[in-house]
Amino acid sequence: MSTPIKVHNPATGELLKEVKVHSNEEIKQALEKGHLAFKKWSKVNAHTRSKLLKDWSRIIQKHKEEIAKVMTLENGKPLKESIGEVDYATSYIDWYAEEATRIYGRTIPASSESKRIIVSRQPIGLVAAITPWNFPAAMMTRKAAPALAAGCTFIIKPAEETPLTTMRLIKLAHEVGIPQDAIQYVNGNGPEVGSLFTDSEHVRKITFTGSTPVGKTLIRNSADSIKHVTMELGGHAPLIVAEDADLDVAVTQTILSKFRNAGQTCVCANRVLVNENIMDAFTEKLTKAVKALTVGNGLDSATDIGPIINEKGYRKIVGQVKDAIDKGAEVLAGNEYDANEEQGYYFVHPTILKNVDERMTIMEEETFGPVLPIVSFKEITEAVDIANNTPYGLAAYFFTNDYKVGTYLYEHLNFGIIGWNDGAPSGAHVPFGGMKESGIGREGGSEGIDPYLETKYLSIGNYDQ
Ligand SMILES: NC(=O)c1ccc[n+]([C@@H]2O[C@H](COP(=O)([O-])OP(=O)(O)OC[C@H]3O[C@@H](n4cnc5c(N)ncnc54)[C@H](O)[C@@H]3O)[C@@H](O)[C@H]2O)c1
Ligand SMILES: O=C[C@H](O)CS(=O)(=O)O
Repeated sequence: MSTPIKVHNPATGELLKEVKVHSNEEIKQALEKGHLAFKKWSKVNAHTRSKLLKDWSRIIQKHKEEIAKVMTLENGKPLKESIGEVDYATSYIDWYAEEATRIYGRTIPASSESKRIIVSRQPIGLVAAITPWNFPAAMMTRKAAPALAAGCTFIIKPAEETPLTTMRLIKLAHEVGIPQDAIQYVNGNGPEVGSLFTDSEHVRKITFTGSTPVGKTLIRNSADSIKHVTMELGGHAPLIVAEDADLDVAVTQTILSKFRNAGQTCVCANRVLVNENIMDAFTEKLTKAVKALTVGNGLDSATDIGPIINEKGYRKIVGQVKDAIDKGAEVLAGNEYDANEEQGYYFVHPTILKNVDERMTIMEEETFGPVLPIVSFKEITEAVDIANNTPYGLAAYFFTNDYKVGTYLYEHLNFGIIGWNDGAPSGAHVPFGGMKESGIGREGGSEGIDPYLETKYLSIGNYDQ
């Protein structure tokens, strides 16, 4: 009997629940069940799948407060953010409930009178998902909804830190009539379950959201059986403040981008690049606003910044800040910590570092915490070079009211998601995803169902015989 997963409250360190770990045999059985269920689920008509997804969204909304509280307890994010995430999660279900009935094919004019050509799309099969702890509801529905809408069956391993939210959502899916074998969860150790997923002959697609190194492992291990892969990986978002920027907008949106989920999101601004002529005005406004943020337990309605998910994440953040200061960075706010290793909670106060340069680790390693390094630049072309100087390509932001500057930046920044005077560009209606080592594929929007479909065509010969 494997050791249960101990789910803790990152704000207090208290043990919330012990969760059963599935054995390898149980996981293999679940994979076979999902594979066998595909034959039936894929033949359920699209309008019925659509209705079931709408019912799933409605029952999640009915239990929104309960789910949000569970999310805050196991993830630590402020309750107001958890409530927002439940809405975000159901928006993906709502979107793909509609897309289920819009999986169109087409006909193609044949090369001769005696032929007819028909193109159609069909679900690829059993989809295996692995998700991170930072958005335990939305990262799951962003995969499950298009998969089910397309007619695929679905199995997921949530993060060991936050399994409770995902488990609850799947139980609600079963409550509305989505078959038990059409959507399943298993709990266990990432590498072990990952190998079972990639080694399984029943799995036709791996969809992963998490760190780039793990994504590379999954891609590599999927090669032997040529599994489809969607990878939503790490990021290191630049945020550029041009000389003509509206500084109030830039400050508000920088805070929105940086400090959501205590800076533990893949699209958080990780580097702020500011034109040297407005550096003082911008940093003065930003510092004042950041110092007004409240750090605390996510269940407290006053809290803006919750805890860091675990000691590993905390040590990484503290190390980056120390490295930057040792190499000459100036602290404008923060560099304060409330941590208790014995109790098991780790808070980092929102931190702003000025005079940062490319020698510092924070300029190349994803921070995943509430720390904002500020770099100055002279010309916008220099800002683009600094921004693009990363193996990542997920999100980037810029603030300008000059359409020539904005157009130049949009066209020259190599990132999949770009916010122009917008620090929160995500949504179910847009194709979310990254370039380079930030991933493969897109989730959300009309593009987001394509990774769950195979295209085939029929050529009818001798039609006029
Ligand atoms: N692009 C996106 O949409 C997105 C969203 C959220 C998080 N992320 C990225 O995820 C990272 C932080 O999340 P994290 O710490 O949970 O990431 P992580 O990669 O450590 O873990 C993510 C998931 O992968 C599992 N896992 C760990 N090692 C594995 C392995 N060898 N094989 C298979 N599965 C394995 C974990 O159990 C967890 O469920 C950051 O890099 C962040 O940028 C990206
Ligand atoms: O952390 C990753 C999430 O995908 C960020 S967002 O909530 O989708 O913007």
